[in-house]
Amino acid sequence: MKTRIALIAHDKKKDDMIALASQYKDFLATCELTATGTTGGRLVKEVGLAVDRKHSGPFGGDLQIGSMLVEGGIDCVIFLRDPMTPQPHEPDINALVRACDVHNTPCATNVSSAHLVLAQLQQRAARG
Ligand SMILES: O=C(CO)COP(=O)(O)O
Repeated sequence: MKTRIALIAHDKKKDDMIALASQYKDFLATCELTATGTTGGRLVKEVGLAVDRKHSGPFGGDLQIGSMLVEGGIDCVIFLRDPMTPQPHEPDINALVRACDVHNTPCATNVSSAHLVLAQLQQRAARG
């Protein structure tokens, strides 16, 4: 079964997400990817990945991904949050991260932890 990964980035972290996804592009292309609207749009356009795009974060995208996760449809979340900018949908963000904790789903919220998680998943996929 393909690894199901959610990719989400706040505006000031979107360039980091594009760089990260470009670095792991070959591996990510073998995965089933879901993203919030704007992040997904950039991943499609700038990295060339196939992504199932949900609503934009402030319009419920984090909640849609949280719901998928609760239903068992997401294996790992890469969520590059911006800790320096208040977000109008903070409760949705907290709900998604909480759902990851409740369901013991890996959730990388910064670039270094995203590297660790993606490198590990990539290695695991290579071993078969
Ligand atoms: O706000 C977000 C996550 O909380 C991200 O949403 P977008 O990818 O639509 O910008």
